[in-house]
Amino acid sequence: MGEEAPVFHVESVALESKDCLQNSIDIGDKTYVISISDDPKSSISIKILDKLTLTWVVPTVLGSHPTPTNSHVAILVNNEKILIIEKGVALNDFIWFLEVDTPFVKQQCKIKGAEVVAWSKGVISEGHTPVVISGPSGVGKGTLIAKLMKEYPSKFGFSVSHTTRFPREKEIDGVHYHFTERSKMEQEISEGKFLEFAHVHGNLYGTSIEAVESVSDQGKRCILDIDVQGARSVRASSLEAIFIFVCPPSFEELEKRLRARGTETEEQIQKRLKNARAELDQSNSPGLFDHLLINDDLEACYENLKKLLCLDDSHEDSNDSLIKDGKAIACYSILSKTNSEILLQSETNEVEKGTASLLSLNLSFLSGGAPGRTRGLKISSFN
Ligand SMILES: Nc1nc2c(ncn2[C@@H]2O[C@H](COP(=O)(O)OP(=O)(O)O)[C@@H](O)[C@H]2O)c(=O)[nH]1
Ligand SMILES: Nc1ncnc2c1ncn2[C@@H]1O[C@H](COP(=O)(O)OP(=O)(O)O)[C@@H](O)[C@H]1O
Repeated sequence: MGEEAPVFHVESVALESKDCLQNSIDIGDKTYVISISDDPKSSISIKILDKLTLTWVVPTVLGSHPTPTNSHVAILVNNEKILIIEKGVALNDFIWFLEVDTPFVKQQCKIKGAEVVAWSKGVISEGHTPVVISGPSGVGKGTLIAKLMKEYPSKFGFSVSHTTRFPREKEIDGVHYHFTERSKMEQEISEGKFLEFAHVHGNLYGTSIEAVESVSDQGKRCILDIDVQGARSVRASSLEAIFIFVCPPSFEELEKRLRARGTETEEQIQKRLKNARAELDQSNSPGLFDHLLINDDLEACYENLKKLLCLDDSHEDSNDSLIKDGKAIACYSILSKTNSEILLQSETNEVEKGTASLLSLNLSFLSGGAPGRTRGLKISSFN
């Protein structure tokens, strides 16, 4: 006696799922051929067939691509993007989108004058709203952030910026900053890898998209220590964030702290103090900062920062339990698709810890996308 099949509403159109090393998906007059090889040395290749002229185009592929694997399924989400479900990879790495006609791809096509497609990794966890902290040099931003990271190591992650300035004595490359050459950084900026960048105190500083996304991937709240120009750029970007400006109790105290830190030459101190006046003026720009914090007594200021960040609120994302053991191996095929929901069925009989026999993927709340991650994936599991 066979088991009764579950009843799902399947939309009659666009259920075009293929399961092999090479997938082809039709969108309008084009066929996108995606070949993912399990040879780690060979990369994922995309080819586009123009069905009207019967010519092949190899597009420029942007973004970090999925882990090579020997099996995957591809399905059309809408005319802008293709969903790729990888098999045999970790649960926190199995959902990918190949963007073929999103606003970002259209813009890149114009800039590059060529056919462009872009990868974006799907992220189940919503993460938490990032926190942008700005304020003049020497006000105590680094000190406050260090206290927060020390007290809540699993809640917060620091967005490690790139900079062309020289490292200070105790600074570690990749921890405090990615110390880099100007030409290399400018090249990466032109490749669209940066969320924002600014010239500060004579050097180039910038937040890479990867710096922010990698913190969110760990389910942590991202903290950005960036200047006022950077805060303005982030405000204008698609990244939702809380913006906090840290003020000194007085200009004299700021100068005292900057000198006492002993990390700058006199010339650099003068430059920082001059810029501090402009930054303090801009802290009141309408709509820029959500909160101003005065760092007079360090402990009192830190307590106020914690209040702003609602650190007593222990709300947990409902998706979090599903990705807690994100290393469990995913092996799902597509069971059905409607406009907003895709049902995935596990191919393994033994349901591994952290996986479920059926997953429902809700695509109604997608946000972000290339050049960063695709967020807002709601996932429910059924065993
Ligand atoms: N726009 C932008 N500013 C940054 C970034 N990283 C650091 N900054 C800012 O650059 C300024 C100088 O930083 P730093 O050289 O570490 O000196 P400090 O502020 O005196 O400790 C500070 O205002 C930082 O907030 C970044 O990625 N983007
Ligand atoms: N509330 C405070 N009172 C006195 N000194 C402080 C206070 N906050 C920070 N400092 C000191 O001021 C100096 C500058 O702080 P830092 O965190 O490096 O500033 P920023 O990251 O904003 O440039 C450091 O030596 C730090 O120990």
